[in-house]
Amino acid sequence: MTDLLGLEQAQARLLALAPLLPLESIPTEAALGRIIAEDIRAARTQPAADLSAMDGYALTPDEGPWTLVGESRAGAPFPGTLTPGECVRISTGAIVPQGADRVLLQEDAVRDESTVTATELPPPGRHIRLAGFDFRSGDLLLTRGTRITAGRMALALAAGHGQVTVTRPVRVAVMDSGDELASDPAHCLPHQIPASNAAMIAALIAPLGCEVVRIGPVPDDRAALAAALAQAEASDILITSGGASVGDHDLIKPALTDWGAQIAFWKIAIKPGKPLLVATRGSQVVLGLPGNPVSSFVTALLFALPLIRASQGDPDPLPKPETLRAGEDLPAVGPRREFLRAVRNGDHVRLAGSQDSSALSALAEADCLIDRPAHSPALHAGEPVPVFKLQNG
Ligand SMILES: Nc1nc2c(c(=O)[nH]1)N[C@H]1C(S)=C(S)[C@@H](COP(=O)(O)OP(=O)(O)OC[C@H]3O[C@@H](n4cnc5c(N)ncnc54)[C@H](O)[C@@H]3O)O[C@H]1N2
Ligand code: MOO
Repeated sequence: MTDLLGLEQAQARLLALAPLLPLESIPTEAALGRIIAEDIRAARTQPAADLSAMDGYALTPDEGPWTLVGESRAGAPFPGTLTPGECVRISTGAIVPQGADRVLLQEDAVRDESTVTATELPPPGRHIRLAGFDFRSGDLLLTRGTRITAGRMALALAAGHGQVTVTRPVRVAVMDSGDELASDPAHCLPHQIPASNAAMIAALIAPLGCEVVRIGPVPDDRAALAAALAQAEASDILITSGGASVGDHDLIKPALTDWGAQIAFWKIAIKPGKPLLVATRGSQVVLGLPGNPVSSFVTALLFALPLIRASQGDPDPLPKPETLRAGEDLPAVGPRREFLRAVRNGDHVRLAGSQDSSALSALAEADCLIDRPAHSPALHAGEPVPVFKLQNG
């Protein structure tokens, strides 16, 4: 087992192959989940002027009373300059007129026709958002490689950017293969199993916003696999599941070679997920995931998602573990690093059902994976363990 690649080595080798995608300019409003390919600097200052943070009265720096001389509304500023002893009605978001230096909260004001007095005198600057306090023109707001969230979308728009430059969507083909796979789960004979891996992988990668093409299920047959692979011609990344092991009918490796792909590496020292296969065909990257559904899931999480993130320009694409405490004793680990399906409860994690790599019931229950290093001894309940959250799970 020592000759098999370890997780980090395998991830590094895979990520080094991540395809470089062309850039495109798209409306900022359509950029949710996309990764920006250029730094975004403010093209304007926000707020562009001193604005009121409250509804009330903009006051000159006196003790009052003040004479009401007009109104400043959001979108319709007071045009003049206040002279001592004057005030204007002001609404939240409206420009504070020249001559005013504070805002009296409406609740603290007594108004008698055009005279305003304060029950509580506001200090200078009260309830005023100064021009540029959020950002100033030229400020660096979002760095290249940042994923657009709802808040970042709003920031880019507020900073004057109606368009952003991003990598074009990653085209991912997801294919499952195996003679035993039934495409209709409602019509599955005893020698069959419903095909569930490709749907699961497509669901795992969906939040990353790639263009997904589903292929298969494809029978274990070189000609059928060749025809299926032809459907992946235009993809940047091909993810296969099944047929990656050593059986007589595990044909993914030879089929990929027939297709013109070069095998980069095969088999890694993790459990589940040993028969992971990585190949390239020109700039295309092929990720051959093992067929056991939990093996497919775990390797998708540890390899497929990081590969897609890296292709999108994410500079930090790998999942990050957090440290929790074992909720029960955990057994010693063999030569392959193990990723145990587990359920989090506060800062403790307990194992979810069967740890067999075909057990979907345990996978469905799990919300995290406990990371157990190869050759580690048994561990007692309460000891710290690294855990990967199933953020897309
Ligand atoms: N002699 C050896 N046998 C096996 C080894 C080994 O090293 N030596 N490795 C085992 C490990 S570890 C794994 S993981 C599996 C993976 O093998 P394959 O990638 O070739 O997967 P298949 O044989 O095609 O399928 C395994 C299992 O998963 C089911 N499956 C496959 N595809 C789907 C799908 N799309 N949806 C649902 N279920 C699927 C399939 O029916 C099998 O039950 O190999 C071990 N064997
Ligand atoms: O790697 Mo296999 O995934 O142990 O079942």
